[in-house]
Amino acid sequence: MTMEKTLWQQVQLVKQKSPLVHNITNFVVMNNTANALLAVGASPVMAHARSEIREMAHIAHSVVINIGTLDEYWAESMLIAAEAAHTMQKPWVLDPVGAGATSFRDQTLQRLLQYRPAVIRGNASEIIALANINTTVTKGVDSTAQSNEAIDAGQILAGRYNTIVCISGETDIILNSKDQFFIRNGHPLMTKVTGLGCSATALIGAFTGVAEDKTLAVASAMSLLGIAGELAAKESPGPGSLQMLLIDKLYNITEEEFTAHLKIEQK
Ligand SMILES: Nc1ncnc2c1ncn2[C@@H]1O[C@H](COP(=O)(O)OP(=O)(O)O)[C@@H](O)[C@H]1O
Ligand SMILES: Cc1ncsc1CCOP(=O)(O)O
Ligand SMILES: [Mg+2]
Repeated sequence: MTMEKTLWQQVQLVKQKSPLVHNITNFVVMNNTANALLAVGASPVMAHARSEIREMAHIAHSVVINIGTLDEYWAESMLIAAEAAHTMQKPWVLDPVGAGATSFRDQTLQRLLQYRPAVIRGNASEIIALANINTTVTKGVDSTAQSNEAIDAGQILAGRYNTIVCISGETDIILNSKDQFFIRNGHPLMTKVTGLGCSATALIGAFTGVAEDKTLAVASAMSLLGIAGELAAKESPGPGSLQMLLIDKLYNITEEEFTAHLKIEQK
């Protein structure tokens, strides 16, 4: 089967199975990540109260943990969720928003990583910071590096935590200890809409919640977001319209559009 067909099948699988994705995410992006999940056919729930985390993780297909607006209460909630997912052998996805910016973020990330996420998705600065804690200068939540500059860091993380790493940017790079995928879709205007990295992580949660091959699931989620962003950007005079049209395109993209625009290379 062609790569296009394989990845499109995963898009269809998410629609068929409508996985419940349990998100502990940040205040900035809760609404647009929930809408991105609904648009691809998944079912989002945002829940961070300590009293309900284990039960919610229990019924979910996957758990997404995003430290964007971290605080002391939420950090403990995230640790409970990661531990629960790990114990239940359920895929959980880590978005290390702002890694390297503060020691609170870095220390919390180190504690979370002991529960072995199935996937880590961050921009290049975050992936570099996560691999070499305390040595990198970072700029809040936006990247100051290109994704290919973070490949070594990604390999370190993949080996150290036996996980899949997705480095987003102009080229999205997905790697595990054996394979590397390079996806050259997307549009620069996507960096002017907040929460698209977080949406990428949430979509990865949905796709890994239903797919057998988790690396292909990540490749499929990132291809879908990149192509939808690219097509939506063509119709968008600015970031406001892009945010809206991207959700529409995630919802109504056709197999023909997906296949014609996919730019993926495997190494
Ligand atoms: N320069 C770019 N050109 C094309 N697509 C991009 C570019 N930068 C980011 N993207 C896309 O935007 C989405 C969010 O990635 P990114 O901006 O790296 O995440 P974050 O918001 O966490 O920093 C991804 O789908 C990525 O492919
Ligand atoms: C601006 C901001 N501040 C804390 S979380 C957040 C959103 C980051 O979203 P993304 O990394 O997807 O752009
Ligand atoms: Mg981000």
